[in-house]
Amino acid sequence: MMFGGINSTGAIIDGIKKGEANDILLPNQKERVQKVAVDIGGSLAKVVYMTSGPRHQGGRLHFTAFETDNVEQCVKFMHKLLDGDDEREGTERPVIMATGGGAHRFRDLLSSERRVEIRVEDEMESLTAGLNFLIREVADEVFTYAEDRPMEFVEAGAEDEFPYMLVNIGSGVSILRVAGEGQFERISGTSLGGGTLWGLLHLLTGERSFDAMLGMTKSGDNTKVDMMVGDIYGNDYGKIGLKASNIASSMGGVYRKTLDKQYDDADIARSLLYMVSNNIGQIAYLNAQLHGIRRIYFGGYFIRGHPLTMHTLSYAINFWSKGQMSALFLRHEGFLGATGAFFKTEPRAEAAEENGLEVAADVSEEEGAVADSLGAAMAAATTHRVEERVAADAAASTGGRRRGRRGTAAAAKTYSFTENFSIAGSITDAVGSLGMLDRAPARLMALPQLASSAAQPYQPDTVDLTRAPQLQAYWISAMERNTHGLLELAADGALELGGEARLTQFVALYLDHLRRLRERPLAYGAMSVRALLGLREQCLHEVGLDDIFASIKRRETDAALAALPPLLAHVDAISSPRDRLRLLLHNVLAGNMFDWGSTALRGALANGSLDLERARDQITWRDSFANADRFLDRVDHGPAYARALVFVDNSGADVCLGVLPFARFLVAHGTSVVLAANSRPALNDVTESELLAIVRRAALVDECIAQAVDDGRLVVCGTGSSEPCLDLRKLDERLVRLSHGADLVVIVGMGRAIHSNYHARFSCDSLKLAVFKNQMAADAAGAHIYDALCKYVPGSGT
Ligand SMILES: Nc1ncnc2c1ncn2[C@@H]1O[C@H](COP(=O)(O)OP(=O)(O)O)[C@@H](O)[C@H]1O
Ligand SMILES: CC(C)(COP(=O)(O)O)[C@@H](O)C(=O)NCCC(=O)O
Ligand SMILES: [Mn+2]
Repeated sequence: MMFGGINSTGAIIDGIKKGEANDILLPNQKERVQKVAVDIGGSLAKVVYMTSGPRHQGGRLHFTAFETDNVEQCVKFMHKLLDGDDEREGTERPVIMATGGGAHRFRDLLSSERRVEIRVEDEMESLTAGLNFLIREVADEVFTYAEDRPMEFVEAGAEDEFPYMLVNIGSGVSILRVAGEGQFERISGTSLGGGTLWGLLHLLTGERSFDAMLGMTKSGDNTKVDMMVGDIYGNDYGKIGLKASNIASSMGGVYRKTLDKQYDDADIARSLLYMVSNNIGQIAYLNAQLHGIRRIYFGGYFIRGHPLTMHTLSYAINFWSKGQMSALFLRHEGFLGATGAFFKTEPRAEAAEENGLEVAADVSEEEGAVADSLGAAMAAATTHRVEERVAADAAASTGGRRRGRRGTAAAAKTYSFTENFSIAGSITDAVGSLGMLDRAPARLMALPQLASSAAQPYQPDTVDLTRAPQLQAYWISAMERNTHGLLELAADGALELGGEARLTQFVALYLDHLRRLRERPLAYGAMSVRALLGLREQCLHEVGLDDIFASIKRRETDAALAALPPLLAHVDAISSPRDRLRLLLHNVLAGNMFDWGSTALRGALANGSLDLERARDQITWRDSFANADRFLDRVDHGPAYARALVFVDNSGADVCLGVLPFARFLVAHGTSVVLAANSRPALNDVTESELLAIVRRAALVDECIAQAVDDGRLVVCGTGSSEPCLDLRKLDERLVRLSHGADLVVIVGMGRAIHSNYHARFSCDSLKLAVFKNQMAADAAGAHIYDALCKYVPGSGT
């Protein structure tokens, strides 16, 4: 389908925006478009823009938001996006499609760049157009929420699509009845909306960040400030269907003298979230009743994929309709208006389409990269928070259902994201994104090369701590120690925290989990090193610490890339391919010593006393030597591998000086290589987006890498994971697609090849490369600390 000059056929949600997530891919959109859409509301300005893919292989829609208070920044950002193309001959003026109240209020500001044309679109029209577009064109956009099935996708049935109701929860709430394309009526609304929650919570708690408020709701107990039915009746009031646990009066419990006026911010936050959401849910239900409507969509930035909010709205609809209706949610719920404005069909574009003309130009991917470098003054900080577990459950509950309307090969991966743009690195005045279902792939799949049988099923974890009380105690203590090490790094100013409060919150949260696990080891299910490490990442994400190693990673990567050309020259000067490969393997292992997650090594890394050479000397080969030789024999004498799938580990020396030169060797010997990196940050592991940039930079200094990238023989893909370990049953489906035909699987790092996958077997050849950097992990494998793991196993063929 064409909308506003854009081909939306086959639109899918994708996790890779320059390696990052949650954009919508438009694979059939061949031309670039030079327009940006913005919906400036009372609280937030939401921006939608498109970049074109590499070699114009389709478009990519991006979604980002700014506080309306910072509208100047937002406008600057949009103008920058539209920079650069106006000099091209014959191109039209770039356009900002603007909607929302701010399109009028900030008209002069928007028009401050004369070369940019401003088109103001009606807000409600944009909202419904955006919703219609997302429902119809984007696969796996709409879902229902229940605690046990947090993301059940809903197929858009053509017949019963209309009429539906949209409850848009922004600063205030608008309720629209939508009868068809462009046919809608605002049937109701309420002034008790998102702005109410934001404002009241600010008054009551002093907090100003909405994300922090949502964060608080998680630990709060509303019964401390609400008056419950049980407080009044002492029990259920079953006769009229009220349970003791129902809220009788929001905030009504505050007056009780027993509380002694000791109120906790978190309790207040939770109570008010319930109050606002329940109220909206009830008004929504009543309107649906009144207008005989069964489909209720909830939109607006207020929702943010926040489980508690969705639970409350769902519960309210379910409760009042006695199970007859359910609330429908959207993965781009905050961007309905901006999306509608973006796809607004302009007469000019339509005419061009009809004439078979190309619609004029665009925002290129490079220009999209202004997001990373908005002049010298602007620093970009992307905050993504992930609730992996919710997403994993969501993936499990969707069970591979797929929407194939209009023949679209549909796949969904991520939830909405927001990028923070802030002056001089401060993030306090920018919008964060707490979307709890954030950026998690909806479809996670097993690696096809995993050899798993009923007798020997695949189990990612090497040691099941559940059955080993002593090991349990050791690893819990190790994690505590390790976390205190992080605090020392933080005290040295080495970590990216954006405020101390978050670090304190994180430490309290994680240590509290560890305490609970010490008391009740099975509280969260089976315990493993992988789970403990993963839990730490979740806690970091939960308080908004998305990438505390960002600056360390950048610094180490810059240093490593500077050392790459001489290293490659040195490798190339070795005449025997076998000796060359041996050195390359040794470098992969040495690179793996650059592990900021290791208590043993962190000190040396922090004081800069470790370099690749020294790391190489520190490693002991022992029986890995013989194993490496077997791999060298295979490469020497066997046919070239067709395709290698390499699970990479750390940024800096590990990936730049270890893995990349090794991958270069493989591609030079006729193997195509897929580098699989974490989709989102964990410790100092390189992420997909970082790795893409690294490969691009390496291609600038090395012809072999440049050629391989150009020919598609060296590609980067996200694993779907954001943990230091790896569960090979849960890989991003794009990676699984790319792994078809792989006859060599390489796994790098202690997290991925020792704590997990140490016993994993594959139908094709596999190579595990890591260093034992922890005494207990070494002991468990009968190894010594700093022993190399170089485990080559020919494929089992099963
Ligand atoms: N990071 C955030 N910053 C501010 N408000 C947020 C944030 N995330 C969610 N919200 C909620 O979203 C509301 C704004 O929703 P939105 O749909 O953008 O409305 P509007 O168009 O009126 O600005 C806020 O009032 C607040 O309740
Ligand atoms: C988190 C890690 C698995 C990362 O190692 P990598 O995968 O990068 O080789 C490792 O640093 C680790 O196990 N750390 C925890 C134990 C310790 O404190 O050393
Ligand atoms: Mn790592």
